[in-house]
Amino acid sequence: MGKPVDVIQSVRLDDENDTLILLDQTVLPNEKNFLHLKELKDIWDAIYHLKVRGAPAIGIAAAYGVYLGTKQSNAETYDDLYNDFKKAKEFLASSRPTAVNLFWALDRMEARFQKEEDKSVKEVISALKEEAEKIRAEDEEVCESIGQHALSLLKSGWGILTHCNAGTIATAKYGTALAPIYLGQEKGYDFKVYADETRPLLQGARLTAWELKEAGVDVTLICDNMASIVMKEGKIQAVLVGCDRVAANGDAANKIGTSGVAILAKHYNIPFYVCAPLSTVDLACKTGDDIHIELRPSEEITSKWYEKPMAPEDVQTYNPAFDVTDNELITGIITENGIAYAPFSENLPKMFKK
Ligand SMILES: CSC[C@@H](O)[C@@H](O)C(=O)COP(=O)(O)O
Repeated sequence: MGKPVDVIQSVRLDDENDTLILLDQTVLPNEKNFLHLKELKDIWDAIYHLKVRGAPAIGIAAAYGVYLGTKQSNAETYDDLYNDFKKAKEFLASSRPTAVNLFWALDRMEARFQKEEDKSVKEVISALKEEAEKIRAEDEEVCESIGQHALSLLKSGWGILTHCNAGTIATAKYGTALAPIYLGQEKGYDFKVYADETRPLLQGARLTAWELKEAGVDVTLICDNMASIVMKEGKIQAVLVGCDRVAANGDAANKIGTSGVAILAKHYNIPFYVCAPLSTVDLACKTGDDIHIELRPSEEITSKWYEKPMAPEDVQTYNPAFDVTDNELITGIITENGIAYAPFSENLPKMFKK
């Protein structure tokens, strides 16, 4: 048996001061800095600038955000409070478009608001707090279940490739794609994880390599363009990635570069699994073509990581933050309720019914 993994909590509410505490993911791995936020605009900014990032963590932050924003209202009636709630919700919903967990969490907060119709302003606000706490707590359980289902597919000693960061800091605890690694480690499994650096924002290098190393997991950092060689050399037995939105047909949007990894995995006959809580599955999106892909500023490509420009001044850029992996490249979609296999349009809805 290995030792229980002591994972960091990257998003939580400080109950005493009613403040959202976020581990600032933009300064990792150089600084471990916790932000203490109360203001709606600061929470919006934290989501937009990826201080909090990863689909489930964004959802949790938005749930706390809409609670804290509504709490600042001066409304004295349910209806006036609802108007302020809706403004806060709409504002937070404008922060990032791709991860459906953001909208899922905000809709769930609204459903809770509506359920409290006969209650006082104070009671509604306390119900919102309770709901946000529930969303966070449930995510811990969901991630653990995903980890257990995923672990049943893996063998100790395997090499696992992952892209971006779908780890503890992208969720309430354990992560999604990294959950089986942590749970396996607790059972004494010996995985060799290969982390793609994940250009342009380096979530793989700065976050995945950091959190796995902190937890004592055997992790090797590679540049994105090295995924093919490690597969060809037989170092990878499975690919595990997280996800920002799964369409009804199983097409899955995740960090830019993921679909390229899936194409390589198919070529080398390596199973490619997408780990996705059901809060990431959006049956209202028929296919990946319906998923809104976030475009981000040029500086992330041209000047972010060096003092000197990394590209000619004013060069044209194209910086999509996500891509969609076609369902036929996906071996299975691992949810908290089990593993969905093709045909996904038939099998994904069944996951909600368990
Ligand atoms: C469990 S997190 C899954 C995804 O959200 C993750 O893989 C990802 O693509 C995150 O993108 P980011 O832009 O860093 O928020």
